[in-house]
Amino acid sequence: MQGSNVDVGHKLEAAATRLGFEIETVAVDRLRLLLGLWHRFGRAFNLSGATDEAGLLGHVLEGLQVVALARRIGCDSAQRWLDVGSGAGFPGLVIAACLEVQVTLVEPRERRASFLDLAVNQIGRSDCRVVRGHVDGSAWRPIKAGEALVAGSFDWASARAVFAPEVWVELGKQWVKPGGVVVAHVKAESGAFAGEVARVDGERWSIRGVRGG
Ligand SMILES: C[S@@+](CC[C@H](N)C(=O)[O-])C[C@H]1O[C@@H](n2cnc3c(N)ncnc32)[C@H](O)[C@@H]1O
Repeated sequence: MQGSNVDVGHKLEAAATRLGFEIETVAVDRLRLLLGLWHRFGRAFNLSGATDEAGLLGHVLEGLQVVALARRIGCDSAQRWLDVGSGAGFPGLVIAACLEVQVTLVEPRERRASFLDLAVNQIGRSDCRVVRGHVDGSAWRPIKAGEALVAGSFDWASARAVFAPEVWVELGKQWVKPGGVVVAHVKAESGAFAGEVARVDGERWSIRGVRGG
């Protein structure tokens, strides 16, 4: 990465403060490590458009909005978080770096899933897992036989840039337990969803938490 580690750390801490929470040192260290991995492996693993520091940091800061939302609503280490279509790991890897919830990252594409596996191990989150396949309504279509994923068994569910937000909120409700939270990424000016319990607004994106039935 171009910027110094100190600069990146300060940017992450300042962003968290703006979002209303204090980011732990371990989370800053994990995010620094991830930024290095995205920068180093972005092209080789065909991860996402952004491989420069500013672009990657932008994705991470949007991920911190999700972290802020979860901390505002309340989450703990016994909870399970589903991130559908993780791609390069947004927001799934940012969640795994910052929150002690058990994250399941779903990604059908082989190279992206391999990167996610590598990244989860590098940040020391062996309690998180990566599965390859497609979420199709409440059905799970695994690529590798034997990798199970059960609808209605998660406390949290996120999916960024995979489905239209309205579609995702309805779909995500099938994947969380009663009272679980579906996290939706919408344009800043979008209206509220029925059942919305919290929101964290950024300049371009607004992160919403919608309670499942
Ligand atoms: C546009 S990318 C977004 C990746 C990441 N969430 C982000 O915001 O950078 C969409 C990702 O979702 C995956 N995907 C598409 N349809 C899916 C489905 N039905 N179930 C799981 N993953 C899916 C794709 O392979 C791709 O990596």
